[in-house]
Amino acid sequence: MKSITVSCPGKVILFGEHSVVYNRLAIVSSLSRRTTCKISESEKQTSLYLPLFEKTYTIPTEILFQSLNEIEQNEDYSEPLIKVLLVILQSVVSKKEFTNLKIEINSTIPIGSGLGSSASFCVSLAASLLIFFKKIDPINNTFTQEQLEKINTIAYKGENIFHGSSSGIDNTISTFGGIFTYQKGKIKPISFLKKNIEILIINSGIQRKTKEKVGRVRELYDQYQDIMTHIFNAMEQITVQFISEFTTKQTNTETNPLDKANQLCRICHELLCSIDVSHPKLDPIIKIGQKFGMHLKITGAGGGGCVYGFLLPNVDYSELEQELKNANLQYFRSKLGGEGVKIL
Ligand SMILES: Nc1ncnc2c1ncn2[C@@H]1O[C@H](COP(=O)(O)OP(=O)(O)O)[C@@H](O)[C@H]1O
Ligand SMILES: C[C@@](O)(CCOP(=O)(O)O)CC(=O)O
Repeated sequence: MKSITVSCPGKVILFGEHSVVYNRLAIVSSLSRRTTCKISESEKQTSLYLPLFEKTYTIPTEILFQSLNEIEQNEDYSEPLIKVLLVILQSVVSKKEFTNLKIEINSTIPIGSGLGSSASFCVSLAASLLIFFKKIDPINNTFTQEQLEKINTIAYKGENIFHGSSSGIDNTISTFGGIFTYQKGKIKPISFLKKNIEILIINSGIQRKTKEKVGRVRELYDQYQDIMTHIFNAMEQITVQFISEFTTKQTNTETNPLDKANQLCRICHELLCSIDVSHPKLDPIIKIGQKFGMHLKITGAGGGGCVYGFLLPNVDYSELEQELKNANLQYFRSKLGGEGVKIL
């Protein structure tokens, strides 16, 4: 039986979440945590199986090819996941060409936590459908640039349903992988950060919806446009400063750019707090980091979710990790960069 499996990464926004929605420069890296989508032919109806939620949706073909307006009236199928499936599927294949499918999407990325689970959902689904219906034909399991762009464009349509109005940064990093700056849909790969930089990611365990946080920032922007403009500009300046710390020739060999990056995390986190995307549960986590000299910052939409900090080489973080364990917090280390979407 015909079947295809594709995987793609989650991401960490190092600097520039939220301000990127307002076209400011951001910097983002892929993570080792990934989402996989397996598609095979089905004799019966089309099903979407989500092991993480232990849930299977069975969806008749006529529903799959309804418009978004029509599906919104239908309580049984109006949730975002189904709308995302509809939009992505309809961008790939016509009703005439369609055959029933068994779709399974699984992930090691914490859901609703700022690490791009929704974008990787969209990218893995878009890529596997495009291959399954022979809309793209990767040679030796390798995507061309054009094929990646096609996957990204379709995934973005789904991500916009999850996020309301998405900058496109999450689906782009999940498609292309690596580390890059991102502004208005344009990416610039960064090579100088690939030197084994490691970060610590801590999950507060507070799940939230990106759409709500992006909406909250929009409210603030509409009320206090001048102030928000300054804050977004400052966030962009942090991205610029971060890049400059790693690219400018160091005169003082004692100064590690990672020390500066650590300080920039502190400033950026405070700016994110000022636009109301923190959560009371993050404060004690930030304090644990500070106790060991690590400034943690929100990554992604905030409102809970994950914070991250830079791990300095030759520093023992076992006490910090022990405190996180004592506080029952999930955490993991990750190197920056890594492969984008790939066929398994
Ligand atoms: N593997 C998955 N299985 C089921 N749903 C998923 C999966 N990955 C993402 N989602 C959907 O994405 C939503 C979270 O998206 P979002 O609020 O953008 O947070 P994140 O920062 O994780 O991308 C979840 O509520 C869920 O509907
Ligand atoms: C807040 C934002 O900048 C990033 C959202 O990331 P996440 O969905 O929390 O992983 C929104 C966007 O860029 O579309």
